[in-house]
Amino acid sequence: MNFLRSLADRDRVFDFLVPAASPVDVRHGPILYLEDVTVSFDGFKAINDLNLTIDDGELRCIIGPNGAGKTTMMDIITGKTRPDAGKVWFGSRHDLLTMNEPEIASLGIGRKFQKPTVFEALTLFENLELAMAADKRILPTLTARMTPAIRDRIEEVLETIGLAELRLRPAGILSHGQKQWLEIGMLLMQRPRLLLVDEPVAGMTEQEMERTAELLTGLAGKQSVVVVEHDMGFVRSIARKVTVLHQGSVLAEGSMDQVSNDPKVVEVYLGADAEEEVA
Ligand SMILES: Nc1ncnc2c1ncn2[C@@H]1O[C@H](COP(=O)(O)OP(=O)(O)OP(=O)(O)O)[C@@H](O)[C@H]1O
Repeated sequence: MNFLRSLADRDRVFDFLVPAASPVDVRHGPILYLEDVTVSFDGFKAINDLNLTIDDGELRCIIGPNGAGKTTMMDIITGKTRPDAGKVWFGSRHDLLTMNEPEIASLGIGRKFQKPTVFEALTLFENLELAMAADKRILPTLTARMTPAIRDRIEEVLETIGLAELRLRPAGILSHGQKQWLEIGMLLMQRPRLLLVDEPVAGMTEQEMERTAELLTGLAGKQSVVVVEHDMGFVRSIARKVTVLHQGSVLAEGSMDQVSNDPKVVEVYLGADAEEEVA
């Protein structure tokens, strides 16, 4: 009886009605929504009334000086840090502040940290296979053996990250940039809806940076991508919309030209001598 009554309750979201692979609801709004988010560490507001909206399929660059709150913002989205106040929603269905880190990851939010963490002794193929096995949404429905669907997905991701020819080589032989791409590939195995990418081009050669720009811009549209990056040349090469964080809040938002010509941004972040760099 209770079950029937609860079925009639139209506000309730039933787990069995949520598609496992793509549960986020973006029909009426953004994929990520942060409202008035604040978090303090020992009285210091690392995030201060932060408002941020990311649309489905958008590629957003987040820039800001050291200590602006970029990493803390990512930590809040992924559930690593709990804010003191505010709202954080993934689509219109999931209140991320009620969920823990694994639950948030299983919704399709993938995070790429700055330092690559691939399994060096395993081949690229095996790395991607392991990443698939780590997907808690898929695991219960999988048998232990490799299925053609998994093999196809691995091949598809190898093509996307441009490393198909090295599929049977151990990841340890890859350059730094190639390891970063492999790790992005490992996230892609889980078909994320939102990718959070922290300083993807730190330590890369010019050529690797160009390839990374192609990779990230190619991923946008299929998934939403949020890139935190200090390298302004790289940001300019991929940017559509840029958000400038400063002291835990949004200082400016717009195209790269708009934000880099904003006097507030020039003053607090880019500095007089950096105008040339971003021009
Ligand atoms: N766990 C913590 N305890 C205390 N203070 C913290 C903690 N995490 C972050 N902070 C402080 O919060 C502020 C924001 O830090 P955060 O790492 O988010 O900035 P950021 O924009 O990512 O900087 P960077 O560009 O240097 O990585 C900094 O002043 C930092 O010292």
